[in-house]
Amino acid sequence: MTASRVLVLNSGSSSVKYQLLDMADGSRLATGLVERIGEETSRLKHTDLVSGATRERTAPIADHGAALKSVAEELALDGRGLDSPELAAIGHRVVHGGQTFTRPTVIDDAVLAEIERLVPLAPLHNPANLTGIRTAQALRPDLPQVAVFDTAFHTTMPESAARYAIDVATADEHSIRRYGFHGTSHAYVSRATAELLGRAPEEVNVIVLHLGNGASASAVRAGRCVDTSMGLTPLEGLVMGTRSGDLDPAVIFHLARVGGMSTDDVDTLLNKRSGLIGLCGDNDMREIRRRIDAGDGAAELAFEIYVHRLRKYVGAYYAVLGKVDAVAFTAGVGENAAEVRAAALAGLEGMGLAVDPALNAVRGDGARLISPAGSRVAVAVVPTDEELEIARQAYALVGN
Ligand SMILES: Nc1ncnc2c1ncn2[C@@H]1O[C@H](COP(=O)(O)OP(=O)(O)O)[C@@H](O)[C@H]1O
Ligand SMILES: CC(=O)OP(=O)(O)O
Ligand SMILES: [Mg+2]
Repeated sequence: MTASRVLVLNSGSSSVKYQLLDMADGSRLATGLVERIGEETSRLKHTDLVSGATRERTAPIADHGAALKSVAEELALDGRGLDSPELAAIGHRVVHGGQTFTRPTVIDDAVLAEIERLVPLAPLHNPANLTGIRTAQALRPDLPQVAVFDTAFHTTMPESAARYAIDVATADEHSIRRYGFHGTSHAYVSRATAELLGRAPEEVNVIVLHLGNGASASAVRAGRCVDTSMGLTPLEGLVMGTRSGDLDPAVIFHLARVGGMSTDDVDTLLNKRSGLIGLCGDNDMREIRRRIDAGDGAAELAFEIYVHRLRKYVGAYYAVLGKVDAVAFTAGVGENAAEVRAAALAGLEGMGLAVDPALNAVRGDGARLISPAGSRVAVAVVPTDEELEIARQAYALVGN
C-alpha cells in the first residue's frame, strides 16, 4: 500500500483546525476544530467527511498537546488513527519562520531549535506550533513532519518594503523587519486568481485581500510577493477582528506615560481589544451588518473605519504594482461579506476597478469574477484553502 494521506494541523493561539487529506486523489477524509484550548469550556468538533458523521465534545483541553491527542482519538474512531500505514506525513502551519525558512521544511532537531529561537517574534503562535509538532512526533516518531511557514511567501519582498525606517544596527540586532503572515493563503489565492483568468501566475499582478479574523493585504507581481501589510508581527496593517492594525507608534508611549499602562496591558489592548471589537463590541462581520441594518451608529462607524483602511491599501498596492490585473477577496469576510467588497472598491472606476452588484450578490463556493464584463482590472472572490496548500507542499516534499 502506498502512503498518500496527509494530516494538516493549523494551530492558532487558542485553537487547532485540522484536516486529513488523501493526496492520491485530493479528497478530504476528515476535518475538525478544537477551540478555547486552555479554558474550562474547550470544544472539539469533528467531521468524518466520508460518512458525514459529526461528533462534538466539550471538556477542558489544557494545551495544544492534549488537543492533538484528542484529535488522534477522533480519527481513530473513524478507523483512520495516527497509526495508519496510509499516512505519509503530518503538515504543520508554523506562523513565524523569520528570515531562515523560505520554503516548506522537514522538521528535525535543528529546525525545532530555530522555530523555538523565533518564539519572541510570535509569542502567541510559535509555542502552540511547537507543542503540536512535539506531540505529533511522540505519537508517530517514524513519520515525516513538515513545517509550512506563514512568512515564507513574503521572503521575496525587496528591502525597500521589508525594512522599517529605523536605526539599521538596532533593527538588525533585534531582527526587526517586516515579515508578513498568511503567506500560504496569499500564495494559494494569487495562483488560483491567475488560473481563474486563464493565465500563468508569472503573467499577472494581483492584489490579494485576506480578510479573516486576522486580515492582511499583499501585492503579488508575477507570482512573487513584493509587499504585504503585516509586519514584524501580525498586528500591523488592516483593521482586524480584534487587532488595531496601523497606528502611530507614539500611541503606545502615550498609553504608558499618561495612561499608566504596562507593556503587557498595551499588547493586550492592541491585539485583543481593538479592531472591530474595540470599535463596536463585535468582531464578527455578520453581527456588525445585522446591527447596521438595525440602525446602530457604532457598528456603522466600525464598518467605515474597516473599509477606509482597506481602500488605502488597495490604492497603495496599485501604486506599488503599477499595473494590476486582479484584486482578489478571500477568507471569512472576503468570501462572504458582499457589502465589504462593494464598499472597499466604490468610486474607483477611474482606476479600472468596479464591482458588478448582481455578480457580487451571488453566493457560491468556487472562485468567481464579480467585476463587470470588460473591466480593465478583474475583481474576484477566491476561496482560500490553507490546509490543502499545506498538504500539497508537505506531500511534494516527502510523498513517494
Ligand atoms: N457569512 C458571513 N458574512 C460575513 N462575514 C462572515 C461570514 N462568515 C464568516 N464571516 C467573517 O469571517 C470571520 C472568520 O474568518 P476566517 O477566515 O474563518 O478567520 P480565521 O481563520 O482568522 O479564524 C468571522 O469572524 C466573520 O467576521
Ligand atoms: C498570523 C495570523 O494573523 O493568523 P490568524 O489570522 O490565523 O490569526
Ligand atoms: Mg485564518
